Amino acid sequence: MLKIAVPNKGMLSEPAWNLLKEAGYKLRSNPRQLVVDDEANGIQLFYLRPLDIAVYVGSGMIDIGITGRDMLLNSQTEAVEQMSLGFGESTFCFAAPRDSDIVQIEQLEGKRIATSFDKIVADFLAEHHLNAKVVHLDGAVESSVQLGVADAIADVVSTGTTLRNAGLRIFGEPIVTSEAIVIRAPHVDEDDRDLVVFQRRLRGVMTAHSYVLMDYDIPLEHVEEAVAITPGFESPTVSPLHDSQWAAVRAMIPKDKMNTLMDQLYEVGARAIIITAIQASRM
Ligand SMILES: Nc1ncnc2c1ncn2[C@@H]1O[C@H](COP(=O)(O)OP(=O)(O)OP(=O)(O)O)[C@@H](O)[C@H]1O
Ligand SMILES: O=P(O)(O)OC[C@H]1O[C@H](OP(=O)(O)OP(=O)(O)O)[C@H](O)[C@@H]1O
Ligand SMILES: [Mg+2]
Repeated sequence: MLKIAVPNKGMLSEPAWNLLKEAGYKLRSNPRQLVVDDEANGIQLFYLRPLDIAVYVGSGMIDIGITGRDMLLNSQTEAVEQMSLGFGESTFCFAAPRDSDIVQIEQLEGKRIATSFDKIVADFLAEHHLNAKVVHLDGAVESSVQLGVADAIADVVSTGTTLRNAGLRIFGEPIVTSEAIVIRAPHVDEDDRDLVVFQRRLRGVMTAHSYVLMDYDIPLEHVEEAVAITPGFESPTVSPLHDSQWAAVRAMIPKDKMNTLMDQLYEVGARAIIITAIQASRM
């Protein structure tokens, strides 16, 4: 049975659970359950702390995990990034008080930096030949400067609201650009059949969310122009209509482009353009 780790709490947990559920996997039935045996799908689902997932996967005790790229990079393990999941997007940045004189990374020399991600910060400092003291905190890192234990912080930023509320501002470039990812253990080959099936299922859900099915009728003489606008994945379906001067076309298109594409198709003569949501897919 393939062992898969999923966050039991935190920002990535709910989107990860929803993704697995839509991909047909069995979730836990109560919040105190730690492991789910999903025999029908040949997997065991382990609910673990987000920070620990890369540790289990890196050690090889768990085959696959869902975590954040920042957490993988911080974990000092052998786990390998396999696939991006397109949610949990964040950056990992340095920040200092708005009125502080720290405005560039060179000024971190000799300073105290509070963070929950010690390894990422230590690696960054070493790479930039800076000596600074890393102060480890488990969370709410934004409060550390005000409370006098650090001069600057390095933390996860999404909307920036938490930073602003703490009177901090970002300086320097983001150290890491993160999102939710699938990681695999070192012993799991990237072509491993179980991993490939798992990924295909997740991709199927992601595609069903980001693509829609488009149908339209088009005069025969404009089929080529229209098909160039909606090339689909492999190739669009073109079917004859009862009126032999017209054809019907069906193609998958990116959801965020559907209105632009409908306008373009209308311009080249398409009519009865309709969009249908995709319930599930395997690409
Ligand atoms: N506000 C956010 N928006 C998007 N992603 C975030 C946000 N906060 C954290 N993340 C990402 O979620 C992942 C897990 O972090 P999270 O803060 O949820 O875990 P945690 O700190 O262990 O849990 P908790 O904060 O509940 O103790 C990380 O990869 C991080 O980049
Ligand atoms: O830029 P924002 O949208 O404000 O989000 C960023 C905040 O979200 C996370 O905090 P979390 O709620 O996980 O608390 P924690 O610091 O205790 O981990 C992160 O550590 C930041 O503090
Ligand atoms: Mg957190």
